[in-house]
Amino acid sequence: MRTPILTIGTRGSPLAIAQATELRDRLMAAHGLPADAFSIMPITTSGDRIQDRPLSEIGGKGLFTKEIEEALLEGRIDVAAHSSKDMPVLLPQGLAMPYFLPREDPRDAFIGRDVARLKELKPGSVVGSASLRRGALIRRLRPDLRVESFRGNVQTRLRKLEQGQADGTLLAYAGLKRLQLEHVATEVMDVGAFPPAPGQGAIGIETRIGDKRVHELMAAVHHKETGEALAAERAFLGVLDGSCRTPIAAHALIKGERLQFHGIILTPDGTEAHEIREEGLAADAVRIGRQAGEAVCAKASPAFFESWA
Ligand SMILES: NCc1[nH]cc(CCC(=O)O)c1CC(=O)O
Repeated sequence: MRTPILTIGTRGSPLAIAQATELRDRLMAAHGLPADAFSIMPITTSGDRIQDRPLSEIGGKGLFTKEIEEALLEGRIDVAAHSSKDMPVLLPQGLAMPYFLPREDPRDAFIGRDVARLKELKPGSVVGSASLRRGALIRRLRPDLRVESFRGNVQTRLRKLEQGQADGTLLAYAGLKRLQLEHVATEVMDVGAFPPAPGQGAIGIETRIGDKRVHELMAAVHHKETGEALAAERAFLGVLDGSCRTPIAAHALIKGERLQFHGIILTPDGTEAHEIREEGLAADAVRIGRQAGEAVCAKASPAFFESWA
């Protein structure tokens, strides 16, 4: 067994391992190297350990990355593979997320127990979701449904659904595909009516800034279009200071040289929503995302932002 040339850090969930494995497979293909040139190191994070309280109470998204980022800064791993949508915009000093693998389908999937589509659920039915964005979008479309918190990894949530703890749930279609579970989806939500979380479906690679050796390895697997879409979506999120308490949806679509952006901010109860569409050059992704964020803020009343606090 040779000494690996690169250690990939990741969370330990089946989805996280599938994502790290996809990175390894792409690196093997791009550089003509065998599997044992790379090692995958699963790291348990505080977010994984604390399962019984809502994320917004225990400190938010950063809890799923803290221990991984410490390992990266200390040199125990060389890169970290993440679900981009779980990553805050501001990263610890010395770290950046400059590389992205080709995006998987960014849409949400509905999984109904007795009916196939969200619109077919009977009034009063329960949709299980711990996501503020999904909760707000559901209430906006179907104020007659009940949204109940539903946490745990993909497999746990599917089990809860089977046990009858909800009549339906929503999960990222990308996650289901990566786990070869796409057959459980009974409806794939329209991106216009039900836009995804910024970054959904994209694997981001976090590195130490200035690590030249890693840069040379990663440049070969970086996907430019995904990077542009993500730059716009994360710039939008950055303006809105997205934390776990803010329902924000954003989707950037790259068509050749052009970028089409769609974003929505909502109150958690879905009664107030502000929507923005922008288009421009993909090369201006950051500016387009930022402008969209500012424009959508200008539409909302101060009372709107108070409902987030
Ligand atoms: N917050 C959990 C999480 N983070 C990334 C994904 C799915 C994969 C992706 O969006 O790339 C999921 C599960 C889900 O939302 O269904």
